[in-house]
Amino acid sequence: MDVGVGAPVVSLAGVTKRYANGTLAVRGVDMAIGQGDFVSLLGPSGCGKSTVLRMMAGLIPPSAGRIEMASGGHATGDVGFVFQEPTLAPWSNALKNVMLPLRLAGVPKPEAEARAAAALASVGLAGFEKSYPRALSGGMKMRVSIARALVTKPRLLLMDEPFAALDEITRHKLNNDLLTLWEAERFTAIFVTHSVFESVYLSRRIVVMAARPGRVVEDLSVDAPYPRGEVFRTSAAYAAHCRDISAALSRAMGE
Ligand SMILES: Nc1ncnc2c1ncn2[C@@H]1O[C@H](COP(=O)(O)OP(=O)(O)OP(=O)(O)O)[C@@H](O)[C@H]1O
Repeated sequence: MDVGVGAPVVSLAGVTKRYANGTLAVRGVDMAIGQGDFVSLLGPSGCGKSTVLRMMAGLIPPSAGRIEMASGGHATGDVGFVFQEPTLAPWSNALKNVMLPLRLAGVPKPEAEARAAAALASVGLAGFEKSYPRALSGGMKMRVSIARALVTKPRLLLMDEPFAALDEITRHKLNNDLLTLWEAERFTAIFVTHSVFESVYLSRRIVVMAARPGRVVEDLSVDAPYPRGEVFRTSAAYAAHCRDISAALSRAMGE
């Protein structure tokens, strides 16, 4: 499939973040993410991956530098966010959890229900609308969380280590399903991970970061076609990309 990348949806210029306690989380980050791309931010713990993502989401402001969104703001529906924890409301069923962003945006209930049901179906959870989070597995809860992030049809989907807590088989399945959704819905994906294997499997582009202070050290592309599947995961090309990205990560950790 054609995964050409368009004009930037988000760009950072000279972005620095110092937290109130004095920690310099990231310094001088320049990055532009093109429409339709799938980009991973990869780096050791503490290199500022989550900080960059939270600034892109508008959850925290930069201390210096500029962040520009193509839409000119963080309008509701333009950015979806998936955290490492599914962060579902335990007192609401799956459908109500997914409806929440629509209800907050003032979408009438019948329409919100229909759109939430469609979003649940798109992540393989048709039939689980009435299930409460406690009755769902970790992987299913993460699927609900992804449905909730996508129900508003955001242009940009930000994910902060969404699958880190899942077992490997579930993780592989969610990786595949995420790519299927990305190919179908054409949102721009920015994915934070510690995993070389996951970043290579998913991404067209991998931004490698180093710590103390957090900064971008390498920007690499994974030029393998989509759709990707088990054939790619077991290919020599995948292994070669993993070796290259591992080496880049080692350099980042050595710096
Ligand atoms: N709210 C905060 N207040 C103060 N310091 C913070 C805050 N959030 C993060 N930090 C610090 O900023 C630095 C970057 O943190 P961040 O969570 O962005 O890194 P990360 O690469 O996402 O790490 P991890 O992979 O462990 O999640 C770290 O030193 C962290 O301790």
